[in-house]
Amino acid sequence: MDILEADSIWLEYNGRKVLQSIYLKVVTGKVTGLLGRNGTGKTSLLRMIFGILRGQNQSVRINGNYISHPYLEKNLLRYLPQAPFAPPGLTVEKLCSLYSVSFLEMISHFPFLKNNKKEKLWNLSGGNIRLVETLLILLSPVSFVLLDEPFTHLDPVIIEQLLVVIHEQKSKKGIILSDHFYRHVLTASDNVYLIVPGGRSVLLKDPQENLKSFGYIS
Ligand SMILES: Nc1ncnc2c1ncn2[C@@H]1O[C@H](COP(=O)(O)OP(=O)(O)OP(=O)(O)O)[C@@H](O)[C@H]1O
Repeated sequence: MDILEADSIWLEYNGRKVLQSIYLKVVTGKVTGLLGRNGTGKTSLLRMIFGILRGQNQSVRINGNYISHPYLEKNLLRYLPQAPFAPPGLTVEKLCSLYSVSFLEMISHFPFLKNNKKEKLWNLSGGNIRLVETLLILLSPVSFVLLDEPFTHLDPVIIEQLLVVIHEQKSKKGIILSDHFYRHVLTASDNVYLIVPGGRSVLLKDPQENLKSFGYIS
């Protein structure tokens, strides 16, 4: 089992405090949910864990060892950002090879993508582009994946199937899952953190009840 911890995270933008007193832990074999209202700093936190955003302070550790730039470590972690990231002029087949993902595995979960093997990414529908990008990250041969809003743009049936893939993939990796479809996050997650105003992280003991008391849901 591998453990990823994000600790002592402190982030200010132009002197405005966004994150402070954050602790988050994810272990291989589990899904860790990350919730918070708009603008509480979830994306910033994921980017700091990945290592592409530096705050005033941060400690990201793997099995207790500090890692300064996690994204540079081979086979350690990958990050699904909110915005499109894959070169759209490449075919789905080529992208799979670039990310060391098996196209056959991809279509075993989503058979309708079979016809898109030789298609350039920009020829797919917006939802299917998002799905392929999500699968490139989720099926990657790494220990941890960070998913920022994987359910946005996807129709309900695809989301249901994606939840199955997330469940299957957690046997091989640790997954941080952040999305505003909070019910799906609760369903998929073994534990859930909420970022509350003031930039603190709270590990939820009774998610439904805690989400209400912190004003995340009414
Ligand atoms: N580069 C930046 N410069 C200044 N402020 C920023 C920058 N990036 C983000 N922010 C601000 O930091 C806060 C946290 O943003 P972030 O995108 O991390 O939140 P979030 O929880 O992911 O939001 P959402 O749920 O709306 O996607 C917001 O108030 C945002 O406006």
